[in-house]
Amino acid sequence: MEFTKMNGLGNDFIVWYGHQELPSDASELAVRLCDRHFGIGADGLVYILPSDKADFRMRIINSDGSEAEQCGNAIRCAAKYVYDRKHINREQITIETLGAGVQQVELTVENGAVRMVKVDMGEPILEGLKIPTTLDLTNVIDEPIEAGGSGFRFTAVSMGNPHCVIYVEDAPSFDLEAWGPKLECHPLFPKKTNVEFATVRSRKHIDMRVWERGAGPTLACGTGACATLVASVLNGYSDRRAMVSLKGGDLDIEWSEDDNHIYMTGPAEIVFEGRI
Ligand SMILES: N[C@H](CCC[C@H](N)C(=O)O)C(=O)O
Repeated sequence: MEFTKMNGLGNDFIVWYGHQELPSDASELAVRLCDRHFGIGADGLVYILPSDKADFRMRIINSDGSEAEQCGNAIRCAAKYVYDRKHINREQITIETLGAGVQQVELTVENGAVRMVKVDMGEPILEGLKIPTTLDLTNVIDEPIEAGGSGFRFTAVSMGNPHCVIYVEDAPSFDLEAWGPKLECHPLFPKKTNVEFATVRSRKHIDMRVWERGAGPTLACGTGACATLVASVLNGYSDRRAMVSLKGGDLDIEWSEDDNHIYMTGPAEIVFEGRI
């Protein structure tokens, strides 16, 4: 099988093109191939498939074998892949996702290769994050949560996939490994959750580190950056457009007042082609 190794700000993927459908062994394959010692090494597998609703369809499998509804860094990689490999020659394309509908993607091309990708990530989902406890996650803003004997306050935002945003003193030095797993699997989140630890530097700049559902600590999370911007606006900490700085680099995130959509702009990179 031939694959392409790509990343979005260091959130890295093994990208497959040519399948008609998601293979039945995708989950097992993800666990084996994402292993950074016994496999290729990646945060997940990305399958670019045909679609009857959009130009392409994308499915994303985390390194633990679980499938996610959406992935911001992966959709930028998929868009770059299909343009650079000449499967499409337009700079405006559409990609169907499992849990966030069909997304509009705008490519910035230089010398025949995609340099930047702007994705309409759709509307944030703030309602109906129902959970089987007393706390209805509808419009969950600045709510208390207990984990491992410590208390945090969090804001829940869905981008198709679940996010729990927590504000801390200094995100880059926060002990992600200590708290990420406890919150990822907290009983409050029936489908588990991605966990973002954020520090607001100004109304136009937020530092964020992420513990991803099904993948652990990654260098960047596109949907997480979108969720962090939304939470920061809801809590009155930031403007509706800000730079979200992750360990792997920066994303430009805007929550449009005109259409309530979230726009994410960032790079995507092809590292190598491989065969396994
Ligand atoms: N681990 C995530 C999927 C990947 C999201 C992230 N890599 C992004 O760029 O949005 C989840 O299970 O919801």
